[in-house]
Formats: sequence, structure tokens, C-alpha cells
Amino acid sequence: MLGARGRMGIEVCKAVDAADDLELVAMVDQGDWLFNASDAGAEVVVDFTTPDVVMDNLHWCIDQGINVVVGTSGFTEQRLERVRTWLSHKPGVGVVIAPNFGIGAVLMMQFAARAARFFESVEVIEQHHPRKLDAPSGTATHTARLIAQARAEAGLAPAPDATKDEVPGARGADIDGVRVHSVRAAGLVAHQEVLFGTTGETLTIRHDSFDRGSFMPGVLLAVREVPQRPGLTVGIDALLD
Ligand SMILES: NC(=O)C1=CN([C@@H]2O[C@H](COP(=O)(O)OP(=O)(O)OC[C@H]3O[C@@H](n4cnc5c(N)ncnc54)[C@H](OP(=O)(O)O)[C@@H]3O)[C@@H](O)[C@H]2O)C=CC1
Ligand SMILES: O=C(O)C1=N[C@H](C(=O)O)C[C@H](O)C1
Repeated sequence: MLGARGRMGIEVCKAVDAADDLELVAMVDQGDWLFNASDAGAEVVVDFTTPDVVMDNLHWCIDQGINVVVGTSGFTEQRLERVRTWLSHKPGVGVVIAPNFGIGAVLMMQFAARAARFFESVEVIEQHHPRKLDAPSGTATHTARLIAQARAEAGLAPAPDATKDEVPGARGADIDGVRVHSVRAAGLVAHQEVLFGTTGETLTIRHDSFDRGSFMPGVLLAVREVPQRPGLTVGIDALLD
């Protein structure tokens, strides 16, 4: 487990410990020696660290021939392409990178992608605990990209918006033409709303993680599946089919 002393790392270690078919062989955090994982014979590394260190971790694991499950945020298309290049030199290694391991969150993203072509307007509002380092969240960025792709395939025009005098930030971040708003407040864990609008109606798709336990079934599923899935898998959608 990389990031073993973090909020997610602590939960993953507990979940792996509680699973009869899995064994936790190494817990690595900031300042620890990465070779602890290979020396301990890890078959799968799970990474919940930070966007600035995750690429080095991934590169090292792939080089060592260790399968990896990544929950850390910050994956752009360019980063994914670099991972594919590393994997092309290690054809037996599997990597699963998921913006969100919550089953409800995965469904929320799928439902949003399905609804996108029917609505001229869309806004994504993500809400997280205030100790989160990045904004917008990986989930919101991924959702916006899925929506943008569905809108492009349907030939939709940009969402109507007459705003002229904008205070910087008031309309959120623009991710592929979709506005994304990030809220940070004590008491929150991880929440997202996708608001669609068209003539005379709106549709709101909302998901709430109230507890980090919500991510564990998805993480354990990926840990069990990744050795059988060489190459790069983005999201856990394919693992749920
Ligand atoms: N995909 C998903 O379903 C989910 C993804 N996430 C993502 O997971 C990531 C972690 O979130 P969270 O657990 O809340 O964050 P935390 O900050 O609580 O945990 C990150 C941990 O990684 C440690 N760390 C930093 N650098 C290294 C390194 N080089 N090697 C090993 N460990 C290191 C940190 O140590 P230190 O504090 O000393 O820097 C910290 O203990 C975030 O990117 C978050 O967005 C979170 C929840 C669900
Ligand atoms: O930092 C978090 O907490 C979370 N990060 C992920 C993200 O950036 O989307 C997943 C979930 O939202 C929790």
C-alpha cells in the first residue's frame, strides 16, 4: 500500500486485512523505501498518494513488473499516454487507474454520460472535505470529459450562457466546454451533482460518499482483477460488467 498513512491508505489497509483472500505485505508512506514493496513480494501495489508523486511510483512499479491499482487523482490524457508507453515495454503488467472507486459514483458518471445529449445546459458541482489538495476533483474532470464527448457526438452547440461581466472564477472551471464548480467545506467527504437543463425541466444526478468505506468494494475488486488484465484499464466500469 503506497500512501498507507493517508485517509484512503488507512481504509485500504483495513479492508485488505479483513479480506480472507488478500494479504497486506507492505505499508509505504512519505519517506519510506519503495523497495519495501518489491522486497515483500507484492503482487499488486495500491497507490493513494498525491498527484505530484504518483507518476514516479507508477513508473517504478511497472519497471519492477508489479501490477498497480491507482486511486490518486490528477490523470490527464498525456499522463495516461505515458503509462501506456511504459506498459508497452512490460506486456504482462496490469494497471487500473480509477477516478472514483465508489460503485454509486461510477453509475452517476455513466448516467450523466447517457443523459448528456438530451440537454442543452449542463453544470457539474463537486463538493469535498477541505483537506483535498486538488480542484476540480478527478471525478468531476472525468465526468465533464464524458459529457463533452457525448455532446460532441450528438452535435450539440455550446451550452447557452450570456454572461459578459464575470468575476474571475464565478462560472467555475471550463473543462472541455463544461463548467465545473468546486466546493470545499468541513463535514463533507466526497459528493457530486450533475445538473442538466432544457426547456421547462432540469435533471439532477447526485452521488454522495459519506464515508471512505464506500470506495473499498471497488478497490478490492480492482486488486483481485488487475493481475488478469494486462495493459491499462481506466475506471472500474469494465470490471463491473
Ligand atoms: N479514486 C478514488 O476513488 C479516490 C481517490 N482519492 C484520491 O486519492 C489521493 C489520496 O487521498 P487521501 O488519502 O485523502 O490523501 P492523504 O493526503 O490523506 O493521503 C496521501 C498519503 O500519501 C502520502 N505520500 C506522499 N508522498 C508519498 C510518496 N512518495 N510515497 C508514499 N506515500 C506518499 C502522504 O504523506 P504526507 O501526508 O506526509 O505527505 C499521505 O499519507 C488523492 O489524490 C485523492 O483525490 C481519494 C478518495 C477516493
Ligand atoms: O480526495 C478525495 O477525497 C477524493 N478524490 C477523488 C477525486 O478527486 O475525484 C475521488 C473522490 O471524489 C474522493
